Amino acid sequence: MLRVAVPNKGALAEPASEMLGEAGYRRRHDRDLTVLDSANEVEFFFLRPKDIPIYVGSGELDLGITGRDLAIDSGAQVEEILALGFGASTFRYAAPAGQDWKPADLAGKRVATSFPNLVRGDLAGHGVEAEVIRLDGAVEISVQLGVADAIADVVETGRSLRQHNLVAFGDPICVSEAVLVQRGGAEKTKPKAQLAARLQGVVFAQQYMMLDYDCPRTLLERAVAITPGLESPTVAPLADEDWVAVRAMVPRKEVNQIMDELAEIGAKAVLASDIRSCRL
Ligand SMILES: Nc1ncnc2c1ncn2[C@@H]1O[C@H](COP(=O)(O)OP(=O)(O)OP(=O)(O)O)[C@@H](O)[C@H]1O
Ligand SMILES: O=P(O)(O)OC[C@H]1O[C@H](OP(=O)(O)OP(=O)(O)O)[C@H](O)[C@@H]1O
Ligand SMILES: [Mg+2]
Repeated sequence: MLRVAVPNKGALAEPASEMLGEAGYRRRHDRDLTVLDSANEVEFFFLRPKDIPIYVGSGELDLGITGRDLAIDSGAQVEEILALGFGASTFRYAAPAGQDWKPADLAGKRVATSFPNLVRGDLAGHGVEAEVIRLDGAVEISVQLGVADAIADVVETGRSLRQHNLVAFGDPICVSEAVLVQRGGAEKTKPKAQLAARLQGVVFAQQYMMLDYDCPRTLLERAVAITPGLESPTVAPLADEDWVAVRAMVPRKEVNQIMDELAEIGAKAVLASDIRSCRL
């Protein structure tokens, strides 16, 4: 039985459970701490994302979903086997607006954060000695309350920084997203590889859309250049011999631009649809 840790709270909990459900695993009932999926021979443990690298790094659990930033900060012996494409954030220094801050300016200052190890490591990399103040959350308020001179925190939209008149500075300390981890150096057994492949299928599916459209035969070459698909698009005859139906996967981020280009060259009935899962 494969033992897998899943976030039970916070920004990663819902998308992680949703992705496992899409990948065909049994969904969590209410706030249960464990779910036994005997059909797939997997037991899920719903834990704090911060604790997950510790369980996986110690070998108690085989796999875990957590944030890359949390995995690094934990110092646990884990390695990423798959990036999951949700929970994206950057981890950045920030300080009161009105001054042009650089990481070197943090020397001798107090830096508040919930990720002390990540910050200590980065400060050391910059050769900067600063006092790291460990807080559990709401770190952005610490400067106005006088316990810190600067912070290092998760930035998603940047709204929390703006609300507290803080500006980010320096390169991101970490560019994070949700990741699937295993114990560092552990063997990637068949059950682990299978769960990773199923999740990979959902990650791909979320990054692509399926486009279907009708195209005059004379324009097929131009249309195929716009939607080359993965291998090559499916082209099927239509009842009207002058036309063909084309089907190709396209990157979700580019779908509207691609639809514009197809319409421009004379494609008709351009339909975009979601893909739930796939194996490429
Ligand atoms: N807007 C966000 N706020 C916080 N964490 C985020 C956000 N977007 C992505 N994340 C990622 O989620 C993980 C943090 O989750 P965690 O559950 O520890 O904190 P949280 O979502 O702030 O919940 P809590 O309310 O317990 O503080 C990190 O990997 C972080 O990079
Ligand atoms: O860039 P933004 O979109 O504003 O998102 C980032 C903020 O959101 C999170 O806070 P959360 O609401 O989880 O509260 P917390 O600080 O108590 O964890 C995170 O810790 C930042 O404060
Ligand atoms: Mg938080």
